[in-house]
Amino acid sequence: MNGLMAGKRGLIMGLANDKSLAWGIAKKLSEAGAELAFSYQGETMEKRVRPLAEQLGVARLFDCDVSDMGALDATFDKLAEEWPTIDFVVHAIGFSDKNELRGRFVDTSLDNFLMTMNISVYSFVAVAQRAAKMMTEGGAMLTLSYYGAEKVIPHYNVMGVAKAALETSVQYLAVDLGRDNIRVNAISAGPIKTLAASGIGDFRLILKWNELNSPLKRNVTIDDVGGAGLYLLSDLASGVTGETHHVDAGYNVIGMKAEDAPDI
Ligand SMILES: NC(=O)c1ccc[n+]([C@@H]2O[C@H](COP(=O)([O-])OP(=O)(O)OC[C@H]3O[C@@H](n4cnc5c(N)ncnc54)[C@H](O)[C@@H]3O)[C@@H](O)[C@H]2O)c1
Ligand SMILES: Cc1c(CN(C)C(=O)CCc2cnc3c(c2)CCC(=O)N3)oc2ccccc12
Repeated sequence: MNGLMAGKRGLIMGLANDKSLAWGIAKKLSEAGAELAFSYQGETMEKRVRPLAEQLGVARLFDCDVSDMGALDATFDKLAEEWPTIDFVVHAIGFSDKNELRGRFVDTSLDNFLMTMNISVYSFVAVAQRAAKMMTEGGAMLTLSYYGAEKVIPHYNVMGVAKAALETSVQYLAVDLGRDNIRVNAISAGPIKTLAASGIGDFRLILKWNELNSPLKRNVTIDDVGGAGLYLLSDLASGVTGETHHVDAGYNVIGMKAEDAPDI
């Protein structure tokens, strides 16, 4: 317990199971002394989340579908009854119709475009509205993005457009909330085998490609993401806001691998 988060408390949204990026972040925050609350999506998730919450001594659990503004209001109202103020919020939520995360982006439907943007992007803005009202001075928000926001990743499709919107939303929220000294950042994580990833065909190939083509020659883990999340949510990052921080073994910096370059 390095005490970096001693005396701090906050909400982590988007925990599904012990493979979740949210779980990697929750473990590191808890080890650093933070007090946590979890929100999850629906009864099915509750069964998986409760044992994890018990493992970290987390007593506050909220069922919150972030596409339901009433549920968001209820969650933050109930949280405020127990904790008048919070120091951080983690948003680890993204969703699209998996049938449109294959094939071509040009074939994206209006319904799925709107649903994907609502759940994967607007929900972070809606959370920011509610969290900012109960955040201590110096509070911090964190969301999760992916390289598909910056460059085309085959079949990431409308999720890539959503993550681009999410990363720009982080910049606009950082400006609005900076006046209250609330910091807003994103982690752009490399591919990790989670529940959300398990619905994706060829995910093994994506993992292998990243392993072979990243400077560290490995995939990242939820613990890599957790460590960077702890930093961004702690006072160590007191001067960092509006930032999308890559935790991807350096994959995003590669233009061409040296071993692929012709002998020039
Ligand atoms: N796994 C990866 O390769 C990877 C890489 C970079 C970024 N991300 C992002 O990390 C975040 C967490 O995803 P993960 O990979 O840990 O998978 P995950 O399936 O463990 O987490 C996704 C969570 O989103 C929640 N969710 C979906 N729709 C919701 C709704 N309407 N209301 C409330 N919650 C809802 C799910 O319940 C789940 O808990 C997502 O934003 C994802 O886009 C994932
Ligand atoms: C990497 C990578 C991911 C992981 N990642 C970064 C993600 O952000 C997960 C995105 C995602 C969003 N919605 C759903 C699913 C995954 C599958 C299950 C489902 O029903 N809906 O997803 C991909 C989809 C296509 C190509 C690469 C990837």
